[in-house]
Amino acid sequence: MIEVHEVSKMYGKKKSLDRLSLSVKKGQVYGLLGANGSGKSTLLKVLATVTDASGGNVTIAGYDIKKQAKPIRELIGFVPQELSIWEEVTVFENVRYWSAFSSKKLTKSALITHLEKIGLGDRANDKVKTLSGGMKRKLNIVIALLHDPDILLMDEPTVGIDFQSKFEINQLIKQLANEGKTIMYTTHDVVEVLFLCDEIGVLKDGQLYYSGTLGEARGKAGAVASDWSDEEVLYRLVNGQLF
Ligand SMILES: Nc1ncnc2c1ncn2[C@@H]1O[C@H](COP(=O)(O)OP(=O)(O)OP(=O)(O)O)[C@@H](O)[C@H]1O
Repeated sequence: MIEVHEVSKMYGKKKSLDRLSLSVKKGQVYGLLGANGSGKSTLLKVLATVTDASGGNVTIAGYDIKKQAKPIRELIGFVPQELSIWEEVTVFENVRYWSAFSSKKLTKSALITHLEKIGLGDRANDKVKTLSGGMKRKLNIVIALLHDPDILLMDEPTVGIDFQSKFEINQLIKQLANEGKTIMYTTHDVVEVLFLCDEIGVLKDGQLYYSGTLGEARGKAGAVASDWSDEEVLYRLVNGQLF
């Protein structure tokens, strides 16, 4: 579903992605991991067509990102790390505003149904500034789901929120995966990786350090890793010190 081939991204002289290649299969939940500054957000922004790569090729569902950005945008929902919501207007006005960009026209009741699914139905008429941090994250996610995309790109969708909201968001991600959506998301949360991801990709200095399952990573590390907890394998993997 997502094919990244030798993609590089320069910001001035800084190489944020360095000839990175990876692929994500249809229906997979793919966790994108790596230390701060390793290039995760940059990759998601390239895939979401928010920024152009400096080199390499990307295809999404067979569409070439350089020539066919429009059909790609219809297929993907992007949840950016920064909240893309307006504090001074209501929850409903936020979803109505964002839904206007979609080719799928949604009625008022369809928009309310979207809010209800994520537990925000009873807050539809409240200003966003009155919501908790977890509720704002949920609103940021629901905006990406309005056009019913096949692919979700989520940049730290659960960062900095309470345990309950995190659990509810993770349940939603699981449900979306069960519906057959392909999901690529970044996180720094070990439990999420173990609970949600079919496969993980680890970036190190803009390159792919590892791609596969956690079990395969443990096997690749050899006998020395057999006593390590999943958390320790993951810690070494994310720090680029497992192999
Ligand atoms: N707009 C920009 N201009 C200049 N440099 C940038 C820009 N965006 C990202 N970078 C640099 O590119 C590198 C990769 O950043 P990126 O945000 O992709 O990392 P990340 O893995 O998502 O980090 P984090 O886990 O902290 O979110 C960093 O060195 C960062 O400083």
